[in-house]
Amino acid sequence: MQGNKKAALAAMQGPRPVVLSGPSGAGKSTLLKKLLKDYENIFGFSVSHTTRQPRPGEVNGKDYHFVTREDMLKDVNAGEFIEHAEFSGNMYGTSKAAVQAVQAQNQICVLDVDMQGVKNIKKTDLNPIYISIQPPSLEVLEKRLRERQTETEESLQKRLKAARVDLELSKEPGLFNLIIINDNLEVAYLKLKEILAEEIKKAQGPKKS
Ligand SMILES: Nc1nc2c(ncn2[C@@H]2O[C@H](COP(=O)(O)OP(=O)(O)O)[C@@H](O)[C@H]2O)c(=O)[nH]1
Ligand SMILES: Nc1ncnc2c1ncn2[C@@H]1O[C@H](COP(=O)(O)OP(=O)(O)O)[C@@H](O)[C@H]1O
Repeated sequence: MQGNKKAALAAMQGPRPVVLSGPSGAGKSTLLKKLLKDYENIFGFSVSHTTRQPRPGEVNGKDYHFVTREDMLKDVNAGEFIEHAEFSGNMYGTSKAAVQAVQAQNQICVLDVDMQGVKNIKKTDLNPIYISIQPPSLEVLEKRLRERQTETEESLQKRLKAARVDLELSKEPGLFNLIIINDNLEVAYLKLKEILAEEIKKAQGPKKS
């Protein structure tokens, strides 16, 4: 009975945002891009701000808002961010406008944030589903990061160091609703779709007969 009430309440509340986290190189962007492509009207990406340099192929305003530290600090101090963090020598953050832009389209907002982001979002009233994407091992993670060819040796080492901390912290009970080990990409993607099935159904609305 209690379970039924809880389910009914959840259905009334509409779809929840989704937070994807996990070490750099675990496969968050790859999984996210598949999800956004397969369900383009259902999910919308919260475009973060960052002070890091764009990678080849990254589009300003789509992958990130690429900004200077000076501009970002100004906006952070003006209270325009839900959360922000320093990662591997650069600033990253979720602006209120980024989340509002997705919600204005009636889409489920998907955020890609680091562990500090997870902890800070927990203090807000966003109430998302928290999912950690993890590599099968640190060795595989290093191989994938090297093969991605986006990092210098220095930034790669910083990311690996952060990955070790991330994997330790993610063991905290209750921090994530689900941990997905991204070994085989298709299997990981199926698990992601499975946990989001309820939210997808809510967003699709009642089926017309
Ligand atoms: N806290 C926080 N972390 C973010 C945000 N945007 C991206 N990140 C995280 O910053 C880290 C580095 O991202 P990026 O430079 O794109 O490298 P990648 O994860 O290796 O592709 C990742 O852990 C992201 O999840 C944000 O808005 N807030
Ligand atoms: N399951 C997988 N098997 C093999 N390579 C993968 C898998 N998932 C992602 N990759 C590759 O690993 C690299 C890191 O993935 P990416 O999505 O950029 O990670 P993140 O966004 O978490 O930093 C990319 O080059 C991507 O193509």
